[in-house]
Amino acid sequence: MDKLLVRGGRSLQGEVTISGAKNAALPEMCAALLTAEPVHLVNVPRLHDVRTMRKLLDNMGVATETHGERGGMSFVAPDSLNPEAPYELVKTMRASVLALGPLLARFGRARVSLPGGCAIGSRPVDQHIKGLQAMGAEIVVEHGYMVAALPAGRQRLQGARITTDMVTVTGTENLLMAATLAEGETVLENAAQEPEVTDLAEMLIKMGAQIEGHGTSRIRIQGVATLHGCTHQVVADRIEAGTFLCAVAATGGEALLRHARADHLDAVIDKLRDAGVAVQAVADGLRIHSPGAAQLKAQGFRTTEYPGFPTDMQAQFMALNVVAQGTATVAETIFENRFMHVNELARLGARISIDGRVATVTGGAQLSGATVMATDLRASASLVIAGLVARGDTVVDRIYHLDRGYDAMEAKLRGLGADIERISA
Ligand SMILES: CC(=O)N[C@H]1[C@@H](OP(=O)(O)OP(=O)(O)OC[C@H]2O[C@@H](n3ccc(=O)[nH]c3=O)[C@H](O)[C@@H]2O)O[C@H](CO)[C@@H](O)[C@@H]1O
Ligand SMILES: C=C(OP(=O)(O)O)C(=O)O
Repeated sequence: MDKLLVRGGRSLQGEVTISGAKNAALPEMCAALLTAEPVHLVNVPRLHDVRTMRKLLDNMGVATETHGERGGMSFVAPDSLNPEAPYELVKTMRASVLALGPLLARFGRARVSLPGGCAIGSRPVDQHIKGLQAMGAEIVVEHGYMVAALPAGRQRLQGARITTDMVTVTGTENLLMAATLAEGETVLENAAQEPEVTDLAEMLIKMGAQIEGHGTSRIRIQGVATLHGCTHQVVADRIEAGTFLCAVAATGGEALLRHARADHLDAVIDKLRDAGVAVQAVADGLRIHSPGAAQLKAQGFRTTEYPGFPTDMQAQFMALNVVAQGTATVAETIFENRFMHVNELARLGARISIDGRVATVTGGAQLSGATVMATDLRASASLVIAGLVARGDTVVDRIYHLDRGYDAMEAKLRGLGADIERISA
C-alpha cells in the first residue's frame, strides 16, 4: 500500500495546473452510454476513479480509448451491450450508480449493484430509484442489485415531475441523463446546482438534449428520441483548486492556480479572505498570497449544498483552521460521519473537539510530524496539508483514498516546492 512522506516546513511558491473535475468526468463518461455515436472528452483527470469508470464501461462492451496529452478519452457505446455494473467495481466507487439512468433510458434495462455505504456516511440511493420509478421504470432490489426495466410494451421512460426529498448531486445527474431520452417533459425540482451538474447538462445539450434551468433548483428537460456524439471539455476541479488554496494558505507563500474557477469557489474564497489570505481571480486562474498561518484567523463554517460551503472542502479547511489563530466551529450537515480526519489531525498536534455534527477547532497548534492514516479522500488531503506545515516527517498511510480523486497531487505539490514523496509498497 503506497504512502506519502511529507517533510514539513516549506512555504509553497509557483504555479500549478488544476485538472478536470473528478465529479464532472465520472457522470460525463456515463453520458456516453446515451448514444451510439463517438463521445470525446478532453481534460479528463488521471485518477483512480476514472480508471474504475473506464473498466466499468469496458466491461459493459463500450469501446474506450485514451489519447493525447490533454486527458483525451473517447467512448463508443454500441446498440447492444451488457447493461450491468457489477459489485466488484461499484464497491470501490460509488459514482458507478451513475450508469443506472443512462442504461435504463437507452437500453430499457439495467442491473447495477447497490453502492452501499462508505467511510463518510450511509449514502443511500433511494432518491435515484424513486425518480426513475416516477418516470415509469420498474425497479426491484435483489441480491444487492438494483434490477431495473421498462414495463412490457414500453420503449422509453416517461417524462415526470420529480421532487427529491433532499438535494442530491448524483441523484440529479442520474435523473437528468435519464430524462434526456424520455418521452415528454421532465421537471426536476430541488435539483442540485453544483457546477458539475451544470457541466454535465452543457455536455448533454451538445449531444442534442433539450435542457433548461441547469444551475438552478428547477431543471426542465424535453426528452428526445436519440442523442448524438459530441466533444466536451471537463470543467476544472473546484475541489482540487480549493485544496491547493488551503495548502498555500496554511504554509504561507504565493501561487497561481491555472484553470481554477473563482466563480465556482465563492464560499471557500470568502472564508479564505476573512481568514486574511489574498485571493484574486486572474485570466484563466486564481492567484493566492498567504502571509502564513501565524497571521491568519481561523474561520467557522457550515457545509451545505452549492453554492454554500462544500462538504468536499471541509477537511482541508479544517487543517488550515488548526494552524490559524483563534477558535472556529465547523458544522458538517451533508454526511453524518465526515470528521474522521479529526483523530488523525490530533496525532499531529491539532486541538479539535467534536459534538455531534459540530467540530470546534482551537487554532494556533504547533504541529509535529507523525504517521497518520487516511480514512477517505478529502481526509487524506487534509492530512497532507497538515503534514506540509508540521515540523519533521509525516507519513500518510493508505493514500489509495487520495489517488481515487487527485491527479498527481504529490508531483503538483513538489512543483510548488513541497518536500513530499511517494513510498511505494
Ligand atoms: C461523484 C460525486 O459527484 N460525488 C459527490 C456527490 O456525492 P453524492 O451525489 O453521492 O451525494 P448526494 O448529493 O447524493 O448526497 C447528499 C445527501 O443526500 C443523501 N441522499 C442522497 C441520495 C439519496 O438517494 N438519498 C439520500 O439520502 C446523502 O446521504 C447525503 O446526506 O455530492 C456530494 C455532496 O456534495 C459530494 O460530497 C461528493 O463528492
Ligand atoms: C466524497 C467524494 O466523492 P465520492 O462521492 O466519489 O465518494 C469526494 O469527492 O469528496
